[in-house]
Amino acid sequence: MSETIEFQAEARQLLQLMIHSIYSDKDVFLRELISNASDALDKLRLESYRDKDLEVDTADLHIELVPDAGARTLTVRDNGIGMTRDEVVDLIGTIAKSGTAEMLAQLREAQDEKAEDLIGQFGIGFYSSFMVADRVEMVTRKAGAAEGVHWESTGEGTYTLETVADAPQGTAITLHLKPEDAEDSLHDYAQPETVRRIVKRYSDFITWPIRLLTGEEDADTEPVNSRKALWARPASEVTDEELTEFYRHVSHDWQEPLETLRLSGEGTFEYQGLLFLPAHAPMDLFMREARRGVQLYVKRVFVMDDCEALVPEYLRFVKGVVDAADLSLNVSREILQQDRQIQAIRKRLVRKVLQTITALQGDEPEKYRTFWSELGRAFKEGLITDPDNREAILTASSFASTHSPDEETTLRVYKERMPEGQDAIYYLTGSTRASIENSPHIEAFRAKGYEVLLLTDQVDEVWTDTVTEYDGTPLASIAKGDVDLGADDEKPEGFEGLLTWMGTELADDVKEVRLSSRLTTSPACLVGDPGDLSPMLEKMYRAMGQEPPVTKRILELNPQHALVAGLRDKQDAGDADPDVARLLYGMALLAEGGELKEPTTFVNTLAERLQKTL
Ligand SMILES: Nc1ncnc2c1ncn2[C@@H]1O[C@H](COP(=O)(O)OP(=O)(O)OP(=O)(O)O)[C@@H](O)[C@H]1O
Repeated sequence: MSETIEFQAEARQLLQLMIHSIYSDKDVFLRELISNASDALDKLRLESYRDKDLEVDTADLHIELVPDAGARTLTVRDNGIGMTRDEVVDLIGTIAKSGTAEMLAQLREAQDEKAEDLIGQFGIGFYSSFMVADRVEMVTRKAGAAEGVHWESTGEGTYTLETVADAPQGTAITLHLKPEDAEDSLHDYAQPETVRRIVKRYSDFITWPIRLLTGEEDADTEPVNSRKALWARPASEVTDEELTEFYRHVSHDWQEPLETLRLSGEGTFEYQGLLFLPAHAPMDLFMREARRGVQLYVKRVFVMDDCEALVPEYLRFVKGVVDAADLSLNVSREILQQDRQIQAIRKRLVRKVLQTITALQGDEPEKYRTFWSELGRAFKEGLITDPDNREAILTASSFASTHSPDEETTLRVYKERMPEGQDAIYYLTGSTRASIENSPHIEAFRAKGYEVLLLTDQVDEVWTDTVTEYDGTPLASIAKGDVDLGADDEKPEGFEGLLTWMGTELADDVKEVRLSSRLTTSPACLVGDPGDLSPMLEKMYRAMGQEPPVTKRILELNPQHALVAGLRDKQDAGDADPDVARLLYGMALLAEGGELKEPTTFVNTLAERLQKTL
């Protein structure tokens, strides 16, 4: 009995993209199918180690490619783990990948080349079959199951499912090929030579034998691929192309990696690792269910994907393989977290990544900039979560600053530029560069020639709360604490009355009114005490549904400003207008990009005062 089922909406949209193929390099469909087949063989081998009762034949695990010029088909067959009926519906009929909806939305707006890029970052796996085939059949039987399923679709909205009694274990995918179209770089995939060329190019490193069956010499076919585990080969013997293809296999990214890292350990713990930094932020970088971690192998045997225990969350974009010598194949994720060997490798991995990024800063600034603009925001989370490596993470980071409108600076270079007399690294946080640069707090620093870091990422609000120094120099917010810029001028006298009066008038909004040495041209600004939440952080707590304690701020007045001096005289004469105090406060709030609690009252008061000046 055959049933017809509809693809999930997102899956339908992706299939349309494949059928009308926005991707120019069609050959990659084979890489995707072989990659899936290889994963299926890894899973079966592991399952058979773990479940001794599983009745499967693991004697000759392999992948077969069967081109048939007469029928114009290409079949990709593996004797791996296979899928149950429900798995076919879940895994093939729907897309559960996080970031799907977002990517589809971006695709709708994207130009052609941009679309290719997006798809490239997302990876579309099995669906890429529809770039080269107008109909796809799949027969699969899950290891240990009695019956198999036959799946078939033209990719146009629906697929059919049927039970098959005598399916071989594993999965066979048969592509009914579209006509060759060299102009559209659609090659003749029913020709053994075409298939051989693609395997050599894209899948050579796959460790399972890939056999090409041409109908003539079926028995004892030599594998097409050379099957060498790349991480176990000396770096000098591995080409960049091989690394790129391997990266694509482990990361599901279609792009080239930004940088390759090798790890190896001997002695107590023996391990090897081949790791990559991506050139793009993965789609799910900031999603709660983001995938994290590298593949874990034990002596060349695949044990798990996404091994979180090896990679801290802030390095979740690092992809690749770690092959450890002394682990049981049966390890569970929970046990791994506590394993001493895994902890040692993780420590080493983190150090290696940090060193690599720092080296890029100096040696390959262009690459470093790419890394930083794509992944810096996630990376900076480490300043909060990895105190042991804080200094190294700060060294590898860079920040926008008042020194240059477009170049970011490292803290080391910032320190080199610090003029005599400056004894802290100054920063200001806020929502945009423009709002920070124009905020009154910065005036006196600018006048003094002190550079200020302009921090606009949400994560900056959080780490600056905990990190207090870099390389022996304190980090200081210019919107917090009592700034002493070493002004030689005597503290202006005669403002006590004004400050007390304003403090009382504004008691609901501020905890103190005092004179400022931060201001040159603005009349007033708002600052916090060193431990206070910044307004952005308060806003972030609210956005997360939490109600932070109300933090009143401090209003600082510029004694040099005519408005402040004038108000003092009025107050001395017992004739000060409370509205002016409130206007001053409102102006300070607006100047830093803040929001007034009662904008209408502010505007009405302002209009009234303006009227009097006409
Ligand atoms: N040959 C196969 N044997 C067993 N399961 C398979 C096979 N091919 C695909 N699958 C299952 O279907 C799922 C979806 O495959 P698909 O290629 O669409 O995505 P993917 O490999 O998970 O990721 P990507 O799209 O990034 O390649 C796989 O994760 C796997 O569970």
